[in-house]
Amino acid sequence: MVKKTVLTHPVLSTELRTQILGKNKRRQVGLFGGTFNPVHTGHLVMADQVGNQLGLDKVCFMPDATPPHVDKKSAIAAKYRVEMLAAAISGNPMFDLELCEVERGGISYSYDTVAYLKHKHPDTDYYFIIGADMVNYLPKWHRIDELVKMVQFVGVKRPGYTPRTTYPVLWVDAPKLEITSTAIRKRVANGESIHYLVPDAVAAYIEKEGLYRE
Ligand SMILES: Nc1ncnc2c1ncn2[C@@H]1O[C@H](COP(=O)(O)OP(=O)(O)OP(=O)(O)O)[C@@H](O)[C@H]1O
Ligand SMILES: O=C(O)c1ccc[n+]([C@@H]2O[C@H](COP(=O)([O-])O)[C@@H](O)[C@H]2O)c1
Repeated sequence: MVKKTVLTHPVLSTELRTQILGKNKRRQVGLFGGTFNPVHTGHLVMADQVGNQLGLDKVCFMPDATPPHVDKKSAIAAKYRVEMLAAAISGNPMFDLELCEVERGGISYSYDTVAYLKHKHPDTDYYFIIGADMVNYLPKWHRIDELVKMVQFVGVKRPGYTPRTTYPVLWVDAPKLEITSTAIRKRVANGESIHYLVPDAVAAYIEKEGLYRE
C-alpha cells in the first residue's frame, strides 16, 4: 500500500517565493536634500555614484523650502528649482523627486522631513546624502542626535573640505568635482559658459527664464 503524504507546509514555487520575498524586502531609498539653486553636474554625479555603489532602489532629489542656514535664504522660488531638477533627472530611472519640503513650506528641518517620510513609508530605509561641508556642519543640525538614529548619513568628499565628524557617516568614494551652485550663478551673471557644468536642459531653462542674470 502507498502511504499518503500530507503536506502541512505547502512547498512554494520559485516564482511565488521570489514574489513574496520581493514584497517583504525593505526599500532602500537615498534622500538627497539641497537648495539646488541650481542643480549641477556635481550633484548628479554624486547621487548616481551613491545610488549605484550602495545598490539603492531610488535616489530622491529633495529641494528645500527655506534652508536651515541663514545665508542661503535668498534662493530663487522653489518652482524654478523644482523644474530644473525635473529636467536634470529625466532619463535616469533610479532618480526621482521628493517634494514634501517645498509643499510643507517653512524652514526645512531634516528631522521633521525624515520623521514624516518614515511614518508615511514604514517599509523604507533612508540614506541621507550630504557633501563633506554638510558633514562638518552636522553637530548644528536640529535634533541631530535623534536624526542619526533614524537615517544612515552618506558622505561624499568635496574639494576644499576636510571631513571631521564623530557621527556615524558612511563614506562613498565619488569623483571630486569642484562645482558649486554659487559658481554657476556667478558665471551666468558674468555671461560666462556653464556648458557641461549643468545638464543642457538646465542651461536652456536658465537662459529661457532669464535666471541669475544679476
Ligand atoms: N561638488 C560637490 N561635491 C560634493 N557634494 C556637493 C557638491 N555640490 C553640492 N554638494 C552637496 O550637495 C548638497 C546640496 O548642495 P547645494 O544645493 O547647497 O549645492 P551647493 O553647490 O553647495 O550650493 P551653494 O554654492 O549655493 O552653497 C549638500 O549636501 C552639499 O554638500
Ligand atoms: O535640519 C537641519 O538642521 C539642517 C541643517 C542644514 C542642512 N540641512 C539639510 O541638508 C541639505 C543640504 O543643505 P544645503 O543648505 O546645503 O542645501 C538640505 O536638505 C537641508 O535641509 C538640514
